[in-house]
Amino acid sequence: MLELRAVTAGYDRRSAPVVRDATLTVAPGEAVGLLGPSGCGKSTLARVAALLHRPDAGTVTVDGTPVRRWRHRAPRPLRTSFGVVFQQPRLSADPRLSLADLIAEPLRATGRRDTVPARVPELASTVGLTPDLLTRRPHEVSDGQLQRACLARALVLRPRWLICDEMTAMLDASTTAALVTVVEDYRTATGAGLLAVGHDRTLLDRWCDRTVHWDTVAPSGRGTAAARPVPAP
Ligand SMILES: Nc1ncnc2c1ncn2[C@@H]1O[C@H](COP(=O)(O)OP(=O)(O)OP(=O)(O)O)[C@@H](O)[C@H]1O
Repeated sequence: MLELRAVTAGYDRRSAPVVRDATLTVAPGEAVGLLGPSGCGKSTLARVAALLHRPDAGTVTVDGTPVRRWRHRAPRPLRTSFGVVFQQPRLSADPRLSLADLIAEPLRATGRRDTVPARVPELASTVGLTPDLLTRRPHEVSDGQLQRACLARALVLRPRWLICDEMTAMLDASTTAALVTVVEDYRTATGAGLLAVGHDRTLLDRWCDRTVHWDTVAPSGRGTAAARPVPAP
């Protein structure tokens, strides 16, 4: 179980937090959609859930173990149990890497170089990238093709939890359907849990087991305007 309880998070302790008192759970194998207006703090909470952003208060628990370290300080097995896909692939892809190297990045970073020759073509095929695209760099492919590579990168370490932050927001309907199918096939095969952040209620309702609205996740404050500063520790 992935559990976020009373999470408060922001970017500057001197100003109001952007997320206040947010509570959200995702069970293994469950797909949860998170819906809310622009700027309310969904991406910030998604980053907390993916252990990429340390909250100012509250707890994150993964399979009963409270998370105490974040980002690169989190224990590797815990860190690599999360696969994350962001809204804008160009901001999350190193422009110097070919798509093949982009997909292989987590394997190399975790000492699994020997699996690269098998895993990269396998993942490329799963997400619908043809071999000719794998040698190109991000500026030589479309947004949809780059997002396919970013999804492959998120899956390459076989995560138990997937965090998709507006993964399809900038994609057309057919690419959206293709990427959602890849995620769902992966979840069916592995039992991974999913947190999908978005604006599109129709998509989230169709995709997820349940969709929660920001107002129910963080009822005591939405966005910086409604939030109070966190007291200094
Ligand atoms: N790195 C950052 N530094 C400072 N403030 C930030 C940072 N990232 C986001 N914010 C602010 O935090 C607030 C919440 O942003 P966040 O991206 O979490 O919202 P969101 O609900 O995901 O929005 P959207 O749906 O438009 O993507 C916004 O006011 C935003 O300006």
